[in-house]
Amino acid sequence: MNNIILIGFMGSGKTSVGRQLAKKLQYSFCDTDELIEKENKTSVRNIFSAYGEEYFRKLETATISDLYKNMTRTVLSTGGGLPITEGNDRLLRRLGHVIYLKASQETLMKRLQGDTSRPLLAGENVEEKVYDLLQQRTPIYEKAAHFSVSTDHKNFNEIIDEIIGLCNIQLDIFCS
Ligand SMILES: Nc1ncnc2c1ncn2[C@@H]1O[C@H](COP(=O)(O)OP(=O)(O)OP(=O)(O)O)[C@@H](O)[C@H]1O
Ligand SMILES: O=C(O)C1=C[C@@H](O)[C@@H](O)[C@H](O)C1
Ligand SMILES: [Mg+2]
Repeated sequence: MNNIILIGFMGSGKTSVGRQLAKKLQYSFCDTDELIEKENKTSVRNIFSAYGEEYFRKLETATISDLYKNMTRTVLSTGGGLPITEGNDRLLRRLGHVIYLKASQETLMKRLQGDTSRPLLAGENVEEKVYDLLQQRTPIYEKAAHFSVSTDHKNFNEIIDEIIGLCNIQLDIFCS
């Protein structure tokens, strides 16, 4: 269980917190969206528009199934919708400590302002879309996670230290 898995809504900070957390722990870092983009040589947005959401969800499940073989000392950031697919919560929990990065609607709206890379938030009524998805997904994130960390009004270092504390990881001061 020496891996850390970050789950949560789009804009909760999984990718940015995950990258910095891995650096601090001297762990490897992976992000499921980035792995899928690399493997398919195109963006998540293009995969959604060319093949649809269902196809993308299959790629997500295949990606985390593959990681089980040899993932160690790794921070894995996930796509915001990955825990929604049935069975993925179990796959994530067998990989390591699953941390739910929580954020309020207000915080998410600020962080996602002007974003064009997230297909589920494209077009009009972004606030309504975020509200509806957040209602649907919050109980799923809560059930999938071992621990939750609120990210509202916290900087990256505060969030990272909280995660390290929850996972009970001893930092080797000689390595940092
Ligand atoms: N605690 C924070 N304080 C300030 N800005 C933040 C914080 N967390 C994330 N952000 C900013 O919010 C934006 C979205 O963050 P990020 O891409 O890491 O989200 P994500 O959870 O990976 O989203 P997705 O599910 O779409 O991959 C980025 O611009 C990031 O810098
Ligand atoms: O919340 C979601 O469903 C998504 C989040 C992103 O990380 C990407 O995986 C994609 O834009 C879908
Ligand atoms: Mg991300």
